[in-house]
Formats: sequence, C-alpha cells, structure tokens
Amino acid sequence: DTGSAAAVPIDDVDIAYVTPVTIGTPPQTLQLDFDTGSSDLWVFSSHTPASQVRGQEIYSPNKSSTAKLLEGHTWSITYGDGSASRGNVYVDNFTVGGLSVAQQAVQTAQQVSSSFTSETNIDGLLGLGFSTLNTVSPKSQLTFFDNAKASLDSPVFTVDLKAQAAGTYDFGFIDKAKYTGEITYVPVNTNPGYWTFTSSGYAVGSGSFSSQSITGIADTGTSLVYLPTAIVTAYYRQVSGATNSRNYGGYVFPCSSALPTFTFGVGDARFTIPSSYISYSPIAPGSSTCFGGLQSSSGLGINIWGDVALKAAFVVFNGANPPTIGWAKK
Ligand SMILES: Cc1ccc(-c2noc([C@H]3C[C@@H](O)CN3)n2)cc1F
Repeated sequence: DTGSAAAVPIDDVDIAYVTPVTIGTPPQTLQLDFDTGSSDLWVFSSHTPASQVRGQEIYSPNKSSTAKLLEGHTWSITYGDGSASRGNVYVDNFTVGGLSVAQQAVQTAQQVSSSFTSETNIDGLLGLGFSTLNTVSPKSQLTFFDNAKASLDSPVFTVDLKAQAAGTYDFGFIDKAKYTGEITYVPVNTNPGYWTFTSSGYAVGSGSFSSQSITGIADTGTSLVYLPTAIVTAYYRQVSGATNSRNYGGYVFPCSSALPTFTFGVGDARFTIPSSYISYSPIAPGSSTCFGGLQSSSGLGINIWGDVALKAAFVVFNGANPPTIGWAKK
C-alpha cells in the first residue's frame, strides 16, 4: 500500500501545516498537524467542552458505526511551547491520502489548552515520532505509521514542506519527482523517541563551512530552527540591527535588514535555507521589526530542525530496522 496527502500551511508565515484525514464510518474529515516530534494522534471531539472549541472540526465517535471505546484508557500530553491536551481513547477506521488503518487509536480531547483553542485551523495532531513516546495509559498505542508500516510497499514516509504552498506527506514510497540529485541517509538515534540525527556542520551566507556535529531532531511540528547559541550568534552578527530580545523571546531585527542564507550539512550534502525563510515574521502585524526563523536552542536542551529547515529539503523518514533519515535537495 501507499498513501499521499497534502501538507497545507495554516497561515501566511507557515507557522504550521495541516493534512486532511478521515475517521470512522461514515468518514469524518479533520485537518491534522502531522508532528514527527510526538507520537499521540489526538483530535478535537464531541468530548471537548464547547467553550474550548472555536470553529475546529470535531470527531464524534457516537456517529461512527466502527468506533469502539478503549475502556479505561486516558492520555495527557504537553508540547514544547507548553500547550497541552488530554482525554480518552477510541479505536476506529482511519485513512490518510488513500492509506487506511482499520483499528487506529484515536485520542479524543476532553481538555485542550488555550493555544489549541486559539489555533482554529488545527483539529488535532497526528504523531509521527516513535511509538515509545505515546502517552496513552495503561497501554500505550501505536502511531498511524507504525500501524500502517507492515502493509506499506516500503516502511517509509517522506516530507515535502513548501513555503506558502501545499506540499505532501507520502507513505510507503519515495517519489523521484519530488527531489533532485541523491538522497543522503544518516543514522537515527531513537532515544527518547524522536527522529534524532547529527548534522555535519553549518555556514552563514557565503562564509566558510564549519565542520562540526550538531545533533538534533527533525520536527515537522516545530515552526522554526533552534540551534546552539554560538551558531546563532555567528549568524545574527551578519544582520545589521539584530538583537536577542528578552521582550520578544528571541532574535529580532529590522525587517529591512539584509539576511544571509544559512547552510547546514548532512554528511557530505549541503542544504541552504533561503534568507526569506529566516525573515520569519513581523513581531506584530505591520511592524518593521521581524522575528528570526533561526533561534537559540539554549534552554530547550535539544536542537530542533523545524519547518524552516525542512522546507529547504525533501526528507525521507525511513522506518526500517535500524531507522535512518534521508535528506535531498528539491
Ligand atoms: C497550538 C499548538 C502548540 C504546539 C504544537 C506543536 N505540535 O508539535 C510541536 C512540536 C514541539 C514538540 O512538542 C513536538 N513537536 N508543537 C501545535 C499546536 F497547534
């Protein structure tokens, strides 16, 4: 089997992407944020208090003839930005881009934090991390990818995110039309459950490439790139008027400032993030102060290659044993 579905930016700065999925019988369509940095599949539902729902599509298990409550199972998750949700669990038919899993654990939200309520274009999350991270108790559940893997032509999914355009999540195959040149595969460390890999170094603009190991996670659910302070300060030293603002929580600069590109290595391959991706967004609508798409990871305890980096490549998440991750130009 294979599957292919669109990854559509939810706003004009690519803060996140959503992908249509169908759940149950008859099918209920929701738009989910596919997140390689977590492993819960949860949805706004008929169990979510109306006061916490602001236009999101909801999944109603009682309207699905194939839904079954997973008795006594609950879940609770907190994301990197402090957003959180929790609830109970059903299993039901689940389809992404023509690829179906019969008994997928669908975690229904009984409580979501305000940032999820405010994110009106996201009806839930679909975790594509390793199933060890799943929070369902007393028995943890498998991700959609883990459930689908055995029936896939190849145990892979690929990510092709685009700036201000629809990209794709493909399952079970590698589409040669989506990339150029070769795919460079590197090892993945599955502890504690992220797609953790080691980059081979970086360059700022046309500067020399600094060969150094930068271990971090490939995280489709994170908007920006978070790297060690030394790398980030080296970058913003080249941006006139850039400051690390405690007020805005990161590096900001005059939107009129010229920004260098940022190049990162994967093995012998080099990937260049265009300046336009790093001039992420005005700090407020119409402001002439812009927030950077590259920020320091100090305080996170982990380096994160989020959408700003993923948009610059075609990425293969290879779920074979052992797992690897592959990067190609596009
Ligand atoms: C409102 C909202 C908040 C956070 C997230 C979110 N989704 O994935 C992630 C990153 C961080 C890490 O937790 C795993 N991947 N963060 C999505 C939201 F819609």
